Amino acid sequence: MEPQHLHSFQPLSQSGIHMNQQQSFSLRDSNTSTANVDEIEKEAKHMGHFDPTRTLNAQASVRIDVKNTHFFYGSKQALFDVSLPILDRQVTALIGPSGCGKSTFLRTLNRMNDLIPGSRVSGQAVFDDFNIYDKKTDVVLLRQRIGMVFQRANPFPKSIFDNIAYGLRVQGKSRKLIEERVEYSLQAAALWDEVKDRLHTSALGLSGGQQQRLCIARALAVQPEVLLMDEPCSALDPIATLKIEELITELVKEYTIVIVTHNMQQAARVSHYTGFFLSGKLIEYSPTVQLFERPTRKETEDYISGRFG
Ligand SMILES: Nc1ncnc2c1ncn2[C@@H]1O[C@H](COP(=O)(O)OP(=O)(O)OP(=O)(O)O)[C@@H](O)[C@H]1O
Repeated sequence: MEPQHLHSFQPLSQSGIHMNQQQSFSLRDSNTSTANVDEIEKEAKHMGHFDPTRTLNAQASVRIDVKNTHFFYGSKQALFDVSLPILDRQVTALIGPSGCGKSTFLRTLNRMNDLIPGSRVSGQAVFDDFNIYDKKTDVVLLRQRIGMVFQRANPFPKSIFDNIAYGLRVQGKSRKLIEERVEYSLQAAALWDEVKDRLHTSALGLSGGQQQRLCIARALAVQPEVLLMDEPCSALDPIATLKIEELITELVKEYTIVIVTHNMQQAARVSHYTGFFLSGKLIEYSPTVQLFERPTRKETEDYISGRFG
């Protein structure tokens, strides 16, 4: 299906689905105690409710133009003719039921699937003037420019400082630049104030949410242009999740973000554009608010209304 680039849509606040209701619903619907829910809602209020419709840019340029991507794990085809634009300094969410190919698609964008023996991709993902899938693409450089944050925080068993400095040392950067970049990255990942007095202690002593922000800082340290996030909040509690979501809304001012999420409320809270995948196919792609309020495909409607998945 040709992705639809839809430029006119109703503001979320004038629509049937209300972000704030969704946020409360998702929290109260979780296994969280009432006391915790109150605390979380206080925190959410303090942060302000996210509203990506305010920062949606209908004229954003295409940062990665994905065209006709097919992907195979050996003889098993996992992606079928996927085409969609990843827009510059916007958050693109990828949603869909388990096994529909979201993570596979995300990993094609920085060639993480190369590590899987027997995997094969065809099509194009045009980034600047080259095709990401091209055998000639320098994947080390590509992964610096298109960084990745995984489902579970995976800090190295090293100090907080060394975690961030790692990639920079590999690049042979000077000590002074490394120190500056460590502080910048931790600031950008909203972690600096919490760790500045213990930079040389083990990263493994941080909480789960802090570890995930550390991994985001580590990805930012090598100055990527695009950040891929594969269910970055799935192992986090609701407060840590809100912090990451708030961070995403800040980071997107400077970075292009693609996030895989199981959580439709999260997609609605943080993303500007959403792609809905089913059985390896991109069924629908449009501004998030439109996809949730006025899906054009029955499969999308069935999924977002909870009829399957
Ligand atoms: N390394 C692999 N080898 C073979 N098949 C795989 C591999 N990784 C994923 N698959 C298969 O590819 C399909 C897409 O998987 P993928 O992980 O991309 O889906 P997903 O939508 O991200 O799922 P989930 O939400 O459960 O993480 C599934 O059928 C899955 O079993």
